[in-house]
Amino acid sequence: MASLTPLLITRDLCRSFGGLRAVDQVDFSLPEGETHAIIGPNGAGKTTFVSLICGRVAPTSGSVVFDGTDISRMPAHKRVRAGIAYTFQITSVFANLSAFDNVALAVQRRLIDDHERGLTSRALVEHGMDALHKVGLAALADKVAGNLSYGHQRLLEVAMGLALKPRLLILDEPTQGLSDSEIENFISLVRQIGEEATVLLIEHNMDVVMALAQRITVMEQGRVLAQGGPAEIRANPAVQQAYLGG
Ligand SMILES: Nc1ncnc2c1ncn2[C@@H]1O[C@H](COP(=O)(O)OP(=O)(O)OP(=O)(O)O)[C@@H](O)[C@H]1O
Repeated sequence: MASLTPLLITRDLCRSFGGLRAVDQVDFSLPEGETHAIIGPNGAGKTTFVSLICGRVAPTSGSVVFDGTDISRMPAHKRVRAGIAYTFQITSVFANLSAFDNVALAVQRRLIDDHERGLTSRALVEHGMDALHKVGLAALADKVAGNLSYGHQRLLEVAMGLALKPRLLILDEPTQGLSDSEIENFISLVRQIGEEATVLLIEHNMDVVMALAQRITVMEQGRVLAQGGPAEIRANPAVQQAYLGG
């Protein structure tokens, strides 16, 4: 059940690069438990917006509030500890380590942060394999991550995010590079994740968006063009003109 207090709020959030307003006065509110998609044409500001939320990019002005705390100036690693995990378009797996070792690093970080001392290797294996199972990569646990297909590396990143047991999981174009059958599995995976965490998803594949999102935000030129449920967004004339090619 989504609670009434939003987990995440942005107020008048702005980020400029030189003269370009990549994110421009965005007011946004995400209730806990929601799976929310951000769509919009290339260069609309989607990645910059989620980068402001997870702390990879600092705002020019405005604020980000997570679980009632203003995190606008909090460094990215502290936001991870606060419960915000993310995967980005460019994979950031450790290419020389095995798939398992990649998730084990994330598990270790969480358990140490939780002050769970005396972390046993058995607990590490259990938690790590659990995350790999969820994304369907358990059979590839021993494979060197850099040798996995691009799509599998993306899934491994999702597993690393899941291993952090986040309250908010941000996924930036997670289905890019996945085959049709992998996309089907991915939809089930995100549904499952959505039972436990709030999900913010940047996605170009509209079938994935419509299958998963409870609400959708459409961005254009750094601004919010429209927001609503899937049916509402599909029917919105401005959205159709700007994005859906209708
Ligand atoms: N570090 C940066 N320096 C300069 N300009 C940037 C930087 N990051 C983003 N931009 C510019 O800001 C605008 C928004 O980019 P952003 O990547 O946020 O868009 P997007 O909606 O995620 O696009 P895509 O769907 O192609 O990923 C673009 O014009 C981009 O060129």
